[in-house]
Amino acid sequence: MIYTVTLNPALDYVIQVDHFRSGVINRTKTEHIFYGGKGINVSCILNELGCSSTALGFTAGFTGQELHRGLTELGIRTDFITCQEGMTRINVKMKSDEETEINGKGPQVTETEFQSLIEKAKQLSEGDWLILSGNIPSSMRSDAYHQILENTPAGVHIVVDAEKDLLLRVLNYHPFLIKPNAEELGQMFDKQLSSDAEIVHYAKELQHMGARNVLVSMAGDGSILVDEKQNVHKMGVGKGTVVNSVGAGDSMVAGFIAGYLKTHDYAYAQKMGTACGSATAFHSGLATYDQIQEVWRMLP
Ligand SMILES: Nc1ncnc2c1ncn2[C@@H]1O[C@H](COP(=O)(O)OP(=O)(O)O)[C@@H](O)[C@H]1O
Ligand SMILES: O=P(O)(O)OC[C@H]1O[C@](O)(COP(=O)(O)O)[C@@H](O)[C@@H]1O
Repeated sequence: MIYTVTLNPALDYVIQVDHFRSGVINRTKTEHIFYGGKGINVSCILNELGCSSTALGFTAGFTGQELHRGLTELGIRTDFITCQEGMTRINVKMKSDEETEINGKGPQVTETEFQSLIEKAKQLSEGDWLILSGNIPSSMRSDAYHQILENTPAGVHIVVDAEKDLLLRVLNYHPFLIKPNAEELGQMFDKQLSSDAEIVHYAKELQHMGARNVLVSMAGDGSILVDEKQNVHKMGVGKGTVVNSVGAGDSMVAGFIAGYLKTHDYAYAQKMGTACGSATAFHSGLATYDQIQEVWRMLP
């Protein structure tokens, strides 16, 4: 069974405004609501690819109820912990002459509520997959991922898609996959990475620190995978017009896992990750199965 963890899920309110100006009333040209938060995005793409998963995390208030309702309607199993204080956030993503995002704070998670999540982690079994994605909200203890993994039984495949210290702190749990983007990889070593050779070098550093497979995404430039046998795979992207790249990284993680589960082949997994990442970038919202297939067919 695959479990995704989203500590701070969201409703993503994606709007288009012609020539946004601050300090005056602006009107939207289009508006859509998507179910968001990185682990939720992973669950949604896995669902498109026919892999079932359970979305774990914290929700609250009427927005939390809507998230649960919408995901259930999509056929995604959820096992959220409902917080008593606050509400699931609404993240505003505004497309205008520039793209602007305002991400909410999210509910207050108490220690008791956090312990309920730990209890769920303890129930996982050998062979399960646990995907930890995204940042830890400021209202929560900064070692939340560490705590979850400390309580996860041995033999669970761990995937972590998080920034800097959050990721570095959990490498000793030997995650099966980590997926920093090139900028995040550079930040971990206080370097600006400008060549493939540098990316491979620092990806291998992360392997020395405990990671098994390191997939470094580079937006429109594709990705570099250093697999656990230290083979390096470089892959470009599908051709298309970028509409909205929110969730491209999460889509790539989902595609990689689905591809790996199907074939146990790393190059195939990277290609499936690429198809999902690019397909999401080429459409508004996350990609559908058909959109992923379309990109898949054009990849080498
Ligand atoms: N502009 C783009 N054109 C085509 N594919 C893209 C584009 N942006 C992202 N992708 C695909 O999605 C993957 C993940 O995107 P990236 O932006 O690097 O992730 P993140 O959202 O984690 O920063 C890329 O490796 C690529 O395969
Ligand atoms: O937890 P954060 O850092 O506030 O980010 C949450 C946002 O990230 C997303 O999961 C998208 O992430 P990516 O564009 O990095 O794939 C949105 O759905 C959500 O609004």
